[in-house]
Amino acid sequence: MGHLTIKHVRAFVLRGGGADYHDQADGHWIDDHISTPMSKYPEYRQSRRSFGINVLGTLVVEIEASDGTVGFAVTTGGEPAAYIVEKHLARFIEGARVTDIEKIWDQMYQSTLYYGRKGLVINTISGVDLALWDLLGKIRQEPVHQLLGGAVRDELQFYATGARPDLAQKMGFIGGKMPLHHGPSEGEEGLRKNLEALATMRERVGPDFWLMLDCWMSLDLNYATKLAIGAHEHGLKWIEEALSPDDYWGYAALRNNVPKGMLVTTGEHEATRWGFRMLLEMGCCDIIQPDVGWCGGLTELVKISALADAHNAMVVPHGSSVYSYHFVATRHNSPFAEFLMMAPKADEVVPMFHPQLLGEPVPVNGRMRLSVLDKPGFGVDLNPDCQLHRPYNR
Ligand SMILES: C[C@H](O)[C@H](O)[C@@H](O)[C@@H](O)C(=O)O
Ligand SMILES: [Mg+2]
Repeated sequence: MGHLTIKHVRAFVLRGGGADYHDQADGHWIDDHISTPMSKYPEYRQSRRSFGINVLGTLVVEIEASDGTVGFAVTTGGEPAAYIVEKHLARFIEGARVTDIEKIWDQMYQSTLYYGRKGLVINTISGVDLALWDLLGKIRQEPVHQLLGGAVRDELQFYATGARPDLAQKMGFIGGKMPLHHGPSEGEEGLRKNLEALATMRERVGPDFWLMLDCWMSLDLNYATKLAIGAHEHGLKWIEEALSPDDYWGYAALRNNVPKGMLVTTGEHEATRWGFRMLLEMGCCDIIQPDVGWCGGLTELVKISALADAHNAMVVPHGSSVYSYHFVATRHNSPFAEFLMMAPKADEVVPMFHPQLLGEPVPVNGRMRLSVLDKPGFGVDLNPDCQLHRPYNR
């Protein structure tokens, strides 16, 4: 098996939900007046799609071995990511052995250093890396969690992200993370509305259910501090991604400002072990939240997780479906996982990357037995009904 080589890598694009889960129709909770760095512009305040949160679409990476086995993965990246795969990264993948995952990663990263390092290029490298792990698992007929060294728990527990933590509580989730709706540009009135929404939800869920706020990079240090202080009486468990991903200094200050016992979390838009080293060594947060489809892939997330472990930090990956479930199952410092409620009213559990992954597992009563993940690779197949388009066919 070790001499099996990679014959083809192919990059496709898909639109409409899936890995680019912000790509939803009107009326979805995930695009309903959520506070963002663009909210200072009133014309871009109501809808994140209006400023292009869904402009990229989904990248599908397919990798075919010399024995015909195909591994694949999906992430956010669309056509520009497909270009990078076909025109640049393919040279490091085709002809390599299926076990050359570390070497391929290093060559992809070092060769794109002059224009990559974060964002789209690292999303693209992540997509290739996840497809390589899926391929190896399918060749070895092992689930990825076993390739990683095996599970440390036989059940995963999830908190739910969405507009309805009260419904998530009834569905068995361990907590509910709500999007923040108003940012600094809406002044004291907006701050009051944010706190009223939290107070109402606390009333509905009772005193013990975890409630968190996701601020999606939209605040400044003073506003985030005031929000945290005001939210403390409503038992806010953590304030998430309050500041720009580049404001390491602001996060370190916020962590000192928040009331004792409140957690500061961030990281979904951070990339590579070097980015997370900055967050950890500057004491920016209590929990890092890398997205395995955006931070460099599984090969990089394992390195990031070890770094976090040395800093006694938890790693709770940003929701990325099966790609994070197999990882979380194997890490003692990842005690729970995120599940993004992708039903438009956040009132039912649907697969996170729907409709792209056949066999995509979902939490049942907020939990997932490890046995559900005991299929080769990441245990999912590409939905053949999805209209794949290969923009840079070679
Ligand atoms: C709910 C948030 O605004 C984002 O849409 C969400 O994708 C992300 O921040 C998360 O943590 O799930
Ligand atoms: Mg978030």
